Amino acid sequence: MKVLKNEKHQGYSPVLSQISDNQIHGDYKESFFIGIESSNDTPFCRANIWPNPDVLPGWQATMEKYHQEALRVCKAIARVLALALDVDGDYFDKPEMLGNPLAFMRLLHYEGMSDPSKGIYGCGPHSDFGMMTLLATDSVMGLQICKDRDVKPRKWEYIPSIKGAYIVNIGDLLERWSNGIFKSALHRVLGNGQDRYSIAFFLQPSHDCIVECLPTCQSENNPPKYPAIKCSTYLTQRYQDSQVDLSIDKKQT
Ligand SMILES: O=C(O)CCC(=O)C(=O)O
Ligand SMILES: [Fe+2]
Repeated sequence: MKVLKNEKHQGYSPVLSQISDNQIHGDYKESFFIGIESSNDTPFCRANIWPNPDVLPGWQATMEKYHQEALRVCKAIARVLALALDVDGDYFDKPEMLGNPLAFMRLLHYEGMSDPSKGIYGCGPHSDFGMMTLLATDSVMGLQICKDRDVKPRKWEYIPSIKGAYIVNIGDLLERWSNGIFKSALHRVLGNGQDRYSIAFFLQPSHDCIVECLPTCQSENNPPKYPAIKCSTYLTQRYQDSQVDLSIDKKQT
């Protein structure tokens, strides 16, 4: 499986290779990451790594179709969010916003038993970095959210999966855009010993998009809470913080 991973974390990532905010151990999950297909090696874009079609015939085409359809769903949701924030429905539809979105998907498999008191998680507490995440899960319970991260001790609630429905997470960049009107939910995954599978589709704006408080979300009494930031600058930092140093693993490959 090691051949299926590159330096940009595309392809396969083994158990314990990713770490969430303020966590000591890596996550008890393995994943397969599919990014934006690109022949030039630009930040966040690179040729994807695909399993040999002789081993998994048709898999690449199925994943590419899923990526395309999930992006379509996210863009439709972005229209609803724009209207809710009192800007034009196509506000986020501009080339500099979602024209060339950094849309990534991660196929996830969790295993083992979590123990939050020891910092052992399927996926440690975190918020998603981007604009929104479409989450498809199987029926094995595991995902929890914390509605108010500032209340201690934190209260965690399970989110049941609904057959045929997506879970939509608000991400940190949308919280910044909306000046905190939409809150990016802190969430985590607990393993209960059963195998659990999910697909996360992360929608981030275009590489050079400047994410700054929308005009309708600020006033004299409610100034912007976050400074404007370029999408790529923000994501670079967040991705670096979330990868365990795999230098030992790298030396072996
Ligand atoms: O698998 C899940 O239910 C959640 C996954 C998740 O939060 C993530 O990958 O960011
Ligand atoms: Fe997440």
